[in-house]
Amino acid sequence: MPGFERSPLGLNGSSTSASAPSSSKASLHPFAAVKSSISRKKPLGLDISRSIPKVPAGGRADSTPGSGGDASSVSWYPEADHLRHQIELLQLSGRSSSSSYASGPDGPESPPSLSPVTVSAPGAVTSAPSNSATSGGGANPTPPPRPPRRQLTGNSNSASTALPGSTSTSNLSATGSTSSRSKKHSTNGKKKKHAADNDDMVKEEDLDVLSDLGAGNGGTVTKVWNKKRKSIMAKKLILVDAKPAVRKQILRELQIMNDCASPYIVSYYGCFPVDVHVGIVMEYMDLGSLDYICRNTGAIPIDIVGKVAESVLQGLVYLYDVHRIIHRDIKPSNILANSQGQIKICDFGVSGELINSIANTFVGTSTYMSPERIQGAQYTIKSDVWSLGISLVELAQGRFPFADPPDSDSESCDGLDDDERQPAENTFDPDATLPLSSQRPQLSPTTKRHRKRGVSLGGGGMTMSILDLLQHIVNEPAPRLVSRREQFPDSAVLFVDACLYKDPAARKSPQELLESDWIKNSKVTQADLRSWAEGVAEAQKP
Ligand SMILES: Nc1ncnc2c1ncn2[C@@H]1O[C@H](COP(=O)(O)OP(=O)(O)OP(=O)(O)O)[C@@H](O)[C@H]1O
Repeated sequence: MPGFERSPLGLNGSSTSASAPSSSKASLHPFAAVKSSISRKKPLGLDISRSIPKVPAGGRADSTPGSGGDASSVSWYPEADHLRHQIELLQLSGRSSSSSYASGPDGPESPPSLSPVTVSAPGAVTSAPSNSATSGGGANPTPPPRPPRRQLTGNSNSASTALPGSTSTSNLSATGSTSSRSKKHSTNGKKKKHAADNDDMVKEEDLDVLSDLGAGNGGTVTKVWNKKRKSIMAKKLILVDAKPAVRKQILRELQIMNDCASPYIVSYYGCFPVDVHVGIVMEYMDLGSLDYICRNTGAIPIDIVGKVAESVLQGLVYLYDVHRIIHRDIKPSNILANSQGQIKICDFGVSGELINSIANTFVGTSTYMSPERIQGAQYTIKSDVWSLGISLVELAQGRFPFADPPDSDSESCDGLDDDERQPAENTFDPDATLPLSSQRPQLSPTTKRHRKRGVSLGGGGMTMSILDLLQHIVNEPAPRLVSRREQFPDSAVLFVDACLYKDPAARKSPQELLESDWIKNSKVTQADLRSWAEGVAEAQKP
């Protein structure tokens, strides 16, 4: 969008947390690399990458006309430079290679120490989830034996992760800080190489492609049969524009995922180079992503959404407490489910070199991005909490909170165009999640024929660009879990409110949210989750 080049966003929202330039959210996870996260189901158009403010250290990002700041003190530079700068700041290039360890729960000043954590999943299930590749495509797989965890040594603290349904407990040690992890990368090169060459890691030649599972902005995902392990897995191919040496480094960094063992994280089985791509093999989740489920079966029952919230929070806490990783891309398409009723997150930020390699091709942004991130503040785990809040509203309402109502032409959670929608949606509540102040009558109605895809805040066939949306996220009250069609429990409404405070300091942390009434008083058992999942599986049958 050339018109936006070198011009500020002009966002002057209420968040006061912007304190440092930040890396682009969208490029900071290993799987969804190139364009990252304007999802294929989300509006296209804005290249925010070219309009991110360069903020002096400690300064605010909102010194733009209309914000009360000094516009002349803010310069603007392209996203690629911005990312490089950020990567330097985060010590991600060269000396240090891990991407997501720099920010604490409330910002970069948080202590890097690692607290031992024991993770146990609620509601035991009969098979170990990390091995839960389920049948599909006519095959009858046995769960793949999980490769033994690579033991990281050194100054690590240990954490034990009890997998539900598994009699064994896998002990895993993780490094406690960016620097210690980085040091390992530089000093333990031989060990890493050995790990990469380890027979336990899945190799490309072991895999036969069964079918396509989906495609994101950064790559394609296929369902594969692992001949050696006799099980189904998922393979993601990411286009990486980098020299072979750098690609090797990326692969080494991605091995970090092999250390992740949580019932709330999609298991990782290996990675390898494929021409100009990096292939990542992971656990196959047979129901697919929650956005896929939502598109197929409509809104998810609010009690199940509560379990989704709990699973995502447990996953975030695990990633942060054990591995010092901030996810950075929470959204329904990165939350996967299987027919055992397990819900897990994938696509978290790991590889700094991968971030480096994709920086030049980054062109997107995410509609799940928090106000402070839009304003250029440092990414923290609270930004993940915002994204979770938006995702929960979307899943419970069956539509993206900022999406067009059915009488317009952009997409909601069901992904259907107007003429594809069923009459049942006539009862659609056009702006239930949005405050009245969010209605924007000044936006010109446009005809369907000429209108580009966008998002509507107020209904009435008005669309807004991504830029408008980002301004809305920053300047207007956050969506709420309210609807004229359905009465959601107060505890759920309060939970979502706590996720969507504009000020990240007021927003609750994952740990605090896990203690909330909605989560603690949930009556949903693992058996309930499984029967919901079975219903979804049934609905997905052709
Ligand atoms: N491990 C998996 N098991 C089963 N299906 C998967 C798995 N990983 C991804 N998928 C499916 O593939 C689709 C594409 O995933 P991908 O991560 O490439 O993109 P995305 O997350 O949808 O979008 P974006 O690139 O914007 O992040 C997902 O929406 C999901 O339905």
